Amino acid sequence: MKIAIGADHGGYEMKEQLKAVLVELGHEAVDVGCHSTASVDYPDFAAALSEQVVSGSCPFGILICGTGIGMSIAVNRDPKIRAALCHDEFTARLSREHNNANVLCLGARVTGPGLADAIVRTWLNAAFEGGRHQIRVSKYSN
Ligand SMILES: O=C(CO)[C@H](O)[C@H](O)[C@H](O)COP(=O)(O)O
Repeated sequence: MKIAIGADHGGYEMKEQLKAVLVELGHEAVDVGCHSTASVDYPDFAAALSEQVVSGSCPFGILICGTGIGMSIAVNRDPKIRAALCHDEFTARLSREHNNANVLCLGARVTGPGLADAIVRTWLNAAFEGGRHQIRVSKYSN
């Protein structure tokens, strides 16, 4: 599966780490930047990733900034995006099962590399349950 991944300078190193996880799991990582730890503006990368997901080119995306907050606020402006900022495996799983999240946001200055690895694996392994959750998700998402 093609999975878009993007970060600002605060998330660059974690993006590189997680790209390797995606490849290990058999996915294609579509890297929308940034490409170094030089200071950049996170909304630019949120927009680039949103384009990949909204166009259907990548069904899922992962965004990383310092806290994950800026990325999640920016990318959730599109009604086709359901981005979840997750700090643990439980919320990562539920963001798929109940919210049908199509973008996972992480804070590299909040979440350590081992936990981020586990969150990504859990998130990709979980499936939307539909049913009553579909009714609810349809009330705020296209
Ligand atoms: O956490 C963030 C916004 O929610 C962003 O990741 C930025 O990484 C953060 O604001 C960057 O701060 P910096 O002092 O410019 O490195």
